[in-house]
Amino acid sequence: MTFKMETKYAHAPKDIEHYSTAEMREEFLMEKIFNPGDVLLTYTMNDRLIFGGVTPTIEPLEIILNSELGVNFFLERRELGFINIGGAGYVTVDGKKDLMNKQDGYYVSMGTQHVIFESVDVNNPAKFYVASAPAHKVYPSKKIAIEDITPLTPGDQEHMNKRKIYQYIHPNQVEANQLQMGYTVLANGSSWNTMPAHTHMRRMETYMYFDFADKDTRAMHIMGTPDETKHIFLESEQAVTNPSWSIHSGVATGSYTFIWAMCGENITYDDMDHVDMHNLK
Ligand SMILES: O=C(O)C(=O)C[C@H](O)C(=O)CO
Ligand SMILES: [Zn+2]
Repeated sequence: MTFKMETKYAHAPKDIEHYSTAEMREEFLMEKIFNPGDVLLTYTMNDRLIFGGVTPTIEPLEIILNSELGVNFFLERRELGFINIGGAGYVTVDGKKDLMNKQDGYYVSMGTQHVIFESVDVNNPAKFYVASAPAHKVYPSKKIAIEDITPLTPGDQEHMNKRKIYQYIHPNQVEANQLQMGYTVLANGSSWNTMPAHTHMRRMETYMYFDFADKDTRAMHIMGTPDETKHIFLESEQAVTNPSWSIHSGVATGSYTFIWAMCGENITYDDMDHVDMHNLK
């Protein structure tokens, strides 16, 4: 079992103006999220979000970050969200065990002492994509199944951006301090997400792309300020961090799904500054 947490630093828009492709990837891309038996996390200095993958096989897995966070237990001063994108699994939250099928999500309150992740079948392990933000108030833990969510349905086929946005950790489902998390599924034949693009200076955001149409599908994630954009090509099950000043939009060579997680100043999903298409450079 490997337990790894990588630190990524925060940047100003000027910093990335002359970054090479390799530097963009080094600074913003999380290349490996799910590896059987491992916990692979990133701690970004952007709003101190911790995100990554927990892939249990024979052994149950738990996130233990006491010394790294200077606390007695991981969620002493944090809240946690996760969504399973793999085979069926179980999660036990301070003794309460729930079955977690693919697309089942969970909000775990600050103060929870133990969150244990397991797979039902070690040959088809659960893949828990996790995101955790600093918190100050206890809100009740809750399992959130995709069937319980009425998705937003933006886009249309003409603009190749028809998709369903499932808001899991959102005031419609659960109260949280600053974490928001959801699952966006592109319709077959649609390839664009989040265009017109937006920023939200009040929140950072990560995108983790997965469930690509086939093994050759690649997603191109676009970030940067609207007038100074950069791109990163991603394989399935890779994630990219977007500072609050950065747009976050993407297109792929086939259909795909992505999980977005964000935290910062507020939990108002619609609090976005949309970019005039004429100002994109
Ligand atoms: O498909 C989309 O568009 C999204 O899912 C957008 C994200 O949810 C987002 O950027 C929220 O701020
Ligand atoms: Zn956004």
